[in-house]
Amino acid sequence: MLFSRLQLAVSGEFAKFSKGQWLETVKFQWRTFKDPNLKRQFKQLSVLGTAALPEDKYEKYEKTVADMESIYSKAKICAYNNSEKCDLSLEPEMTEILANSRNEAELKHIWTEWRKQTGATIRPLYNDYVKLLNEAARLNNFTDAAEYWLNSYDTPDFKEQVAELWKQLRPFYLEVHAYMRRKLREKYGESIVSKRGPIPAHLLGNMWAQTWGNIAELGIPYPDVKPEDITKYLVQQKFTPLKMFKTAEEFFTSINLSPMTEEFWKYSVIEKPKDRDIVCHASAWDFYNGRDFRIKQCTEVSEEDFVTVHHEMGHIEYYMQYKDQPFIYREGANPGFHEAIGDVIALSVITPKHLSRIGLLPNVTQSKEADLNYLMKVALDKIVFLPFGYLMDLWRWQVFKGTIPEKDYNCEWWKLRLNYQGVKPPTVRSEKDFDPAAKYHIVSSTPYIRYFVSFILQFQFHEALCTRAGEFDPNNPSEKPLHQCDIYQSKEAGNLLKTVLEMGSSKPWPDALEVITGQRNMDAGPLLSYFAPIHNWLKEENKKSGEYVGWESTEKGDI
Ligand SMILES: O=C(CCC(O)(O)[C@H](Cc1ccccc1)NC(=O)c1ccccc1)N[C@@H](Cc1ccccc1)C(=O)O
Ligand SMILES: [Zn+2]
Repeated sequence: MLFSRLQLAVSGEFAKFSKGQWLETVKFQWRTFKDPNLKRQFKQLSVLGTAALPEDKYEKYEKTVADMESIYSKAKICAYNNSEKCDLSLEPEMTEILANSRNEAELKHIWTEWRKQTGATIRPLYNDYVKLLNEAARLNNFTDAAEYWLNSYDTPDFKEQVAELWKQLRPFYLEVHAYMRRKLREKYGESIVSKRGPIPAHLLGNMWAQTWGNIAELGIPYPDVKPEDITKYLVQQKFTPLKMFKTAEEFFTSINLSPMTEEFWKYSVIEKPKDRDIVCHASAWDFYNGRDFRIKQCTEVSEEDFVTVHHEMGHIEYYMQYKDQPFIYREGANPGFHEAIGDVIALSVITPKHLSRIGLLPNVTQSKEADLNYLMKVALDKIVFLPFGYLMDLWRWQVFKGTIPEKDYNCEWWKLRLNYQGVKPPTVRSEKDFDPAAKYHIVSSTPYIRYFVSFILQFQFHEALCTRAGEFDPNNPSEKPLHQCDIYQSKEAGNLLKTVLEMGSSKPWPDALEVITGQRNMDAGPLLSYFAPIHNWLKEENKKSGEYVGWESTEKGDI
């Protein structure tokens, strides 16, 4: 517990410092300032955050979040059918089983035991946390914590914009959901996967059913043109976590972005330590001295973790590009920007063209079938994620506003999971459970709508950078399809991206978006055109098979 006492002491010190700074700024009538830059800096400085709490409540807040995160990070369960082996952690053991096991009973065991370890114990802490975070929000002149979190987008109709984007993308998600439900029914049988109901959440290759890429082989459109499994090649070529990081770094430098610093290689933690429990959820850290940037990731040699390495390194690149901005501007243009950078690079890296170019795949067969197989795999990670990325904060905004009372936390969670994702729990749930706490961002108080925003923006960025790299022509999209674009070694694309990264949060995010794409709003267009071939194929396929598109909310025999 020494570490957490240290952590509490440091955050207390930082809170005192930032409150001092804040008291300085509120002395000024900054709203009347003429200089837009000075006004913007004071506006951002005027939001103090949780440090606005009185010292005793601030410490209670920090301790509550630290305790929730500690329970989550230390939770272990016993293996299926082996009550002797009880040292399974979320990473790597449970994650690996959810990804690779096709034993329904084992999947149900892991899914349920994890929630047993992270639900009931965290639930009372969460209730305290909500009260304290709302109190902090009010001290910052927000009505509640939902408005405080939404302030990061500084966009009056932001919630409406997100709802509109989901409305445009939901029909595509329904086609993917219907198609995968049929494939899962063929695999596990109708007693487990019904014809017209929601999909049981434990069968989808991921602890939260947020991405389904790990069960891509169950839904591959043309199995005889089976794409190679990258993990197999990473292992075969004896990739280590370090080599995964070096390979990712080389992509960023190939487009004229910065190499990782000496401190980065010296201080990052890229493998799970054997001797102590750490928070394994990946993260990227800025030490605000222009040199010390670090990633903490319990990296396994797998395709999924190779993509995550790029995601985390995207954060580091952003840190490095805006390091000379005033302190208050060393952030993303909005939180969705920060989450999108690494994923944009990964959209080029995961193309068969790029993977074979760097020797991670044998030279690939170009064909319509191979293309559709690839697009299905990417859709299972990108389209599938959207409803989850949305509902996480739909639930929390309502909890912060009090529209979801404490007594209904779990029931309302599963209503959202049913309504947006069309998934259901494999075992009966009650208000003794607290399933939102099974997800890291809930226990660590990390907002989540940033990832929904990122998944829209990253396709707008991808289209713009691919155009700049000459890898895509918006006037002739069929000649070079966007999903085959690889911006590797394009300094033009990298320099365009760099201009936005250097800006940090010095300008409103529509200005930053306009620099890259020429547009000032989030737009589902590039995402829909990237996936158009597989979207059409799925509509045809579901019509041919007569699969019911959508799901019924109550099933015969279900509660
Ligand atoms: O959580 C992550 C990756 C970790 C992170 O890089 O977003 C990390 C989360 C975190 C960790 C500790 C404290 C706060 C947030 N975020 C950062 O490291 C970060 C956040 C803001 C600025 C710079 C870095 N991804 C999400 C969503 C996602 C993204 C991409 C693909 C799949 C899924 C998830 O796994 O559910
Ligand atoms: Zn991130």
